[in-house]
Amino acid sequence: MQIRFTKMQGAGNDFVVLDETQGRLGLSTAQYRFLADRHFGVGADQILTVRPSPADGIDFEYVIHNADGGEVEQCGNGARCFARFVHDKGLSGKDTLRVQTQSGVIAPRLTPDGRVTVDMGRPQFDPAQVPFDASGLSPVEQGSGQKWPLALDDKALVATVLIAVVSMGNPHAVQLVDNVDTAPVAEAGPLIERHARFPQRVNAGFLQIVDRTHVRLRVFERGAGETLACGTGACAAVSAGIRLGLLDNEVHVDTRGGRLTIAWSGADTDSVFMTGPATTVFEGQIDIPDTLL
Ligand SMILES: N[C@@H](CCC[C@H](N)C(=O)O)C(=O)O
Repeated sequence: MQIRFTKMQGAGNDFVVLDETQGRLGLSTAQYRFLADRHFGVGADQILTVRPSPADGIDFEYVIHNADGGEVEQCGNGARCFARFVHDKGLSGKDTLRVQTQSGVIAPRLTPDGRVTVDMGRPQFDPAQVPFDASGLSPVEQGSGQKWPLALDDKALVATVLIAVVSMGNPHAVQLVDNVDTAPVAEAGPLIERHARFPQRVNAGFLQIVDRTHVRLRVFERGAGETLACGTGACAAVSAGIRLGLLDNEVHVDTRGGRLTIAWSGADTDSVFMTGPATTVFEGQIDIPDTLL
């Protein structure tokens, strides 16, 4: 089967974008994995699929697959690329979209400076919502937030780290580090991602606070490994930092692939807003082996 695709990136988090507005491609998990493969396929951290409106008042459905082929609930950098894609392809003339994801409706808006701002919905800190199995653990209370002890025990690393757990529709574990450049992302990331206390696995964030309006962040993503940026990871890290009393309500997040700006009032009822770039890299077509069905 031959399919057309668009390669996009947002702060270096890269995507293969597929247009299913005229009909489903019906790809298998192995075929998504093939598209994401950097040696045999196109190469991407996630595959994003644009589908028609599933309901009144909703413009599109947005489906996300990680590089490992698994379907997931949410992707922030992808949401900005999604909005840029439907605008540039003439699929919608609206500046603000309402987009259905597996974890709810998000609202991306193209801004006059060429960036995209997304209403990412509300962060959730209740361990059961993440989900995080907190049984038998006592949290460290700080500000109006909590940090949970997580024991890592592996040949490569034995340590207990303190994590804030957050759901942005998808699960995040955020730990404070002195310096992201020397943080053990490659060693601790996979252990946290697959820790038994996270039954749906987790995205592991490493947050360095520079000052109350400026942080640096690296994220070892569930199903993709470390990426150059993670939009939901930035929303989770900043909202956790605000709850812990460490950050102001608008924060610049420097990732290895670029800067995101995250704003949240701190009220449980309010959405987190993420602003950042979204760029088309190239378009193409590729033969997907049917043997991967
Ligand atoms: N890169 C994304 C997040 C993609 C999904 C994530 N790996 C998960 O499994 O939850 C972002 O920008 O938010």
